Amino acid sequence: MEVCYQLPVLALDRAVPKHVLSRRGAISLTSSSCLFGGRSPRQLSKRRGAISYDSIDQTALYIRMLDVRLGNFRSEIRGSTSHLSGESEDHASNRKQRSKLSLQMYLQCSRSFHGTLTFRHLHLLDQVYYGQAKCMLQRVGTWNFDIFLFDRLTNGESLVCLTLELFCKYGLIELFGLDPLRLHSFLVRIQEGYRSRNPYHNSLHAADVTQAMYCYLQEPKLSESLTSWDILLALLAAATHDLEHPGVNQNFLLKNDHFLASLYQKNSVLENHHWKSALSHLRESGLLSHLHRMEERLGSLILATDISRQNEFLSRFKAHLDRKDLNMSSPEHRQFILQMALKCADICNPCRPNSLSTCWSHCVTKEFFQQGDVERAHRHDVSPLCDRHSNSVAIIQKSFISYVVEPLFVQWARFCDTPLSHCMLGYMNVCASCSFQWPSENAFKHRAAAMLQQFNGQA
Ligand SMILES: Nc1ncnc2c1ncn2[C@@H]1O[C@@H]2COP(=O)(O)O[C@H]2[C@H]1O
Repeated sequence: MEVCYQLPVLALDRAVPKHVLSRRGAISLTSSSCLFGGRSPRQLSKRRGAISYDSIDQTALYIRMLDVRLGNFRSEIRGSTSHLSGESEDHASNRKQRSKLSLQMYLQCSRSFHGTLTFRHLHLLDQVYYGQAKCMLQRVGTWNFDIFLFDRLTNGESLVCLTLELFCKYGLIELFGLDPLRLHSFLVRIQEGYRSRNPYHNSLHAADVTQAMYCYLQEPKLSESLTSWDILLALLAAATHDLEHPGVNQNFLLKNDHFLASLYQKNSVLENHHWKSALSHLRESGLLSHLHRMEERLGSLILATDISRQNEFLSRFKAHLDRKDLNMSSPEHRQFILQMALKCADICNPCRPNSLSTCWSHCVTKEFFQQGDVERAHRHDVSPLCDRHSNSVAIIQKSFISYVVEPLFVQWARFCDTPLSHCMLGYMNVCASCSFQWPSENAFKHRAAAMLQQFNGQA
């Protein structure tokens, strides 16, 4: 079967058959009992606040984060999903509306183009943008791929376009008998499950991680041994690894006794939430209902991105490399390498060319500082790295690279020993030394301690 797709600027809204989904308030229920393993939804679903979850395996049927932002983070909000996702009605409906517009219509509405171009010209512009986005996809496996530009060319649909492209490249649709419309619909839901107003943890970050993952899957050590099944899981995990991220860290949820913290027993709270959200979308879409045993493997990949477990993974990785005993024909070892690859993809932004890494460092700092502002406004202690009055992009980058990124990428280069793995270290060094105003040595030590506290203790 030949599968073609078009860059979905004109959103398809017909992918999920109407009879499959019914929505009650904030919860989506599937009418098909097979999605619940033959058990009735009523038996399984429990509701706590705005979250409904499977009482047996805590898998959310349809999870939406409460608004944990200023003024709302202790309150339960009921109502439409747009409220639950923390977006205002206006913002959510604009966003939905925008995703249905073609680029030409969007541009026509936009102020910057208003009155300067005729409809006919905009149509031409549309073609140019599609052409450029398609052209960029030919170089999707290159490390200097500019995901920010790709996102603009695809009108904010980078995660959907990129992931579809990769599924097609690997022939996963035919290999696993996937329904292309369900796949597209699933990816649109995933993309919309990321909060667009998070400066960093949004669908662009997910697209960036997915693109990085693809580059790592091309590394000979991986490409020569991974199965199509491994590749399918790796791409899915990359695309969903931060799904429904609230824009604050685990520390914040613990300090505020957020119910997600108790739901997941204070362990990898966010990562469990991302995983369970991904499962809920997968189950609702019915995309992989014919494939078994994928849920746990997907979970083990997503849970590995918990940065507070970095040392655990790194020592295991080092031990394998010292003993030279990694055997890529073993499914366990392949899974472990995929975990390491996803961890690298997740924090690879300082290893990108400088023009890209600088953008990422500003995005992540903005998110940290927004959290700090909320904490300050509520007279809570401001979390490490989140105080805009005593931190800067430079301070945060220097600490992050020294204590988190470098140790991981040095070992990754030891394992891969390829031009890409060494080139990433080169870019990382440029990022660490360029254009920032570096703090004094004392200030640096102070911040480094805060960094370690955040990434190791999650106090
Ligand atoms: N450029 C960066 N500077 C500082 N911290 C970062 C950067 N990129 C990623 N991180 C942190 O690394 C963490 C990886 O896991 P999270 O996505 O939960 O949250 C991420 C951020 O807290």
